[in-house]
Amino acid sequence: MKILNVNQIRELDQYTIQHEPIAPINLMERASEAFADWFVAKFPATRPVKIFCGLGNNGGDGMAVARMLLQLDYNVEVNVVRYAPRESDDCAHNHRRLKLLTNPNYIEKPQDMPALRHNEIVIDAILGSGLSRPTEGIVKTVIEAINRSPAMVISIDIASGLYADRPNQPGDVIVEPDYTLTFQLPKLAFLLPKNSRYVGNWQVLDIRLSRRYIDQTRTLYYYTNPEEARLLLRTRDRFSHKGTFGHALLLAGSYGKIGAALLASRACLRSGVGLLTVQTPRCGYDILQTNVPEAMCRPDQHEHVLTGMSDISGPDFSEYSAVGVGPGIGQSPETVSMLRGLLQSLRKPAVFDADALNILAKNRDLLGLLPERSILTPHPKEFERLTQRWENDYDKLEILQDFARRYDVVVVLKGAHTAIATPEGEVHFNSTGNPGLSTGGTGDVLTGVITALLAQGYDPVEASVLGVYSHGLAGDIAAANRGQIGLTATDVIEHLRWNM
Ligand SMILES: NC(=O)C1=CN([C@@H]2O[C@H](COP(=O)(O)OP(=O)(O)OC[C@H]3O[C@@H](n4cnc5c(N)ncnc54)[C@H](OP(=O)(O)O)[C@@H]3O)[C@@H](O)[C@H]2O)[C@H](O)CC1
Ligand SMILES: [K+]
Repeated sequence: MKILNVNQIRELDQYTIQHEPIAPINLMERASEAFADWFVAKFPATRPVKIFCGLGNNGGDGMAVARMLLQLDYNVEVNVVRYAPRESDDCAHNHRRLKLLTNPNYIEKPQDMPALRHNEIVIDAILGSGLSRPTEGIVKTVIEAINRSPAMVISIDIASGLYADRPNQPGDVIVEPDYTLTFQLPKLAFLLPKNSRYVGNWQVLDIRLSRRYIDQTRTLYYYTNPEEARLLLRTRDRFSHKGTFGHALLLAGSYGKIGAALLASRACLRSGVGLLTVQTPRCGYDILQTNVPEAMCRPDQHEHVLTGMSDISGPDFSEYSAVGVGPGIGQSPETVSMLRGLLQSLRKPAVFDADALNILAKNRDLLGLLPERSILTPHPKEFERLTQRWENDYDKLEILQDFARRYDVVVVLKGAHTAIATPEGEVHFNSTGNPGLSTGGTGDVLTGVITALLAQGYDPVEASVLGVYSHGLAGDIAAANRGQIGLTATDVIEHLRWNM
């Protein structure tokens, strides 16, 4: 799903109005109906509703929603925040229609603000995507009162005061909703970690804006929805054999961290790889052979850390269909040399995770040796070590895109909406996963999953997008079974599903 910026959303609106064609007021009616339908399906008419409307089209949506709910016998009180002398035309139109049904309360000074109680539902339609400056004066006072209140808050399109595609400043006053119901496409702001309290649970409402405009419009930002993930997944030919699905090599583990090698190996095998070889330090050999019988194991010559050398001869690093390196490997000098040797001999994209990334951060000359279109899977701290500190999430995004372009790699920046940056500078945000995944070992699992997909011949961007999606989905299914709190990395492996 594409993510468009505010200017593009405005153009999309206009394009739809001209080409469908539809009158602007009817488009507002359609958007408001979509919101009201969602609302009515979720909340009974017994819950009192207080709607706060501004004077732009977001306010117009709020007034139309108020009319629709009143006609369904909801107990609705409308509050119009009069922060300016004029309303937009469509807002004024809905304002007139509303006044035939009810007398709104007008808020011009702080004393006009009604009390809010905990069983009430606040609908925030003060400001939408037209926000052009920080909230102040009466708008700010109303937002502060809403945020202090115990009522449930639902924002129409976007929380009032939140910019859709650029950073807010630290002191900005912004609605903190429980839900955001947005129109047609997600907004970039929803996907950035620091905004989570200004977004709440968010959902997209389809209001049938022009498909043609969306298809034609260029963007660097995407949100992976279930249909798109499903389309990436390849079906298997009846005549395929294990050779068809590649032979992966995982370089993982060190003394005390053999578990990381086990998790990555099991995840790799559960993600469709044809054959798997794992190289671990000698101390991991028995553990791996006993616990993951499906994998072949190459014991490293070293007892405790990886050196890359083994008494068991096998294919060269470069002969595997994909290599994944990093889970639990530590940063001993021998392992640093191994990584250098690996980078000098690799000719295909590989997956780099965990301490492999920390080694790259400390030995920056190695970054230039990364095979093109390799995949790096840092969490934010690892990414910061590879790059620099950032001022805000937008700054971080730019650093991410620059890094992926500069080194010609795919970067999987892990987090609530994991962001996958491509060498072309595109960013794909993931839609699956939950806080239960913030537990030791889930990163090792992700490395196993992506390495398996790469070994099967998926292109690195596809392997990353599909791998991250499936990993998050497994976390969601596991959390549905046993709750987020008890989730372990092993649960994630056990719940990987490839019949999406
Ligand atoms: N395609 C869609 O998604 C549809 C969206 N709809 C709804 O329309 C809004 C966007 O409407 P718009 O009128 O462009 O914007 P706002 O409602 O946010 O209001 C803009 C006015 O508010 C002024 N403004 C901006 N910032 C502030 C501020 N901090 N304090 C006070 N006033 C502010 C702004 O003034 P300018 O000086 O910048 O011009 C405008 O006067 C969208 O969010 C949806 O809810 C349609 O209903 C259907 C299609
Ligand atoms: K709003």
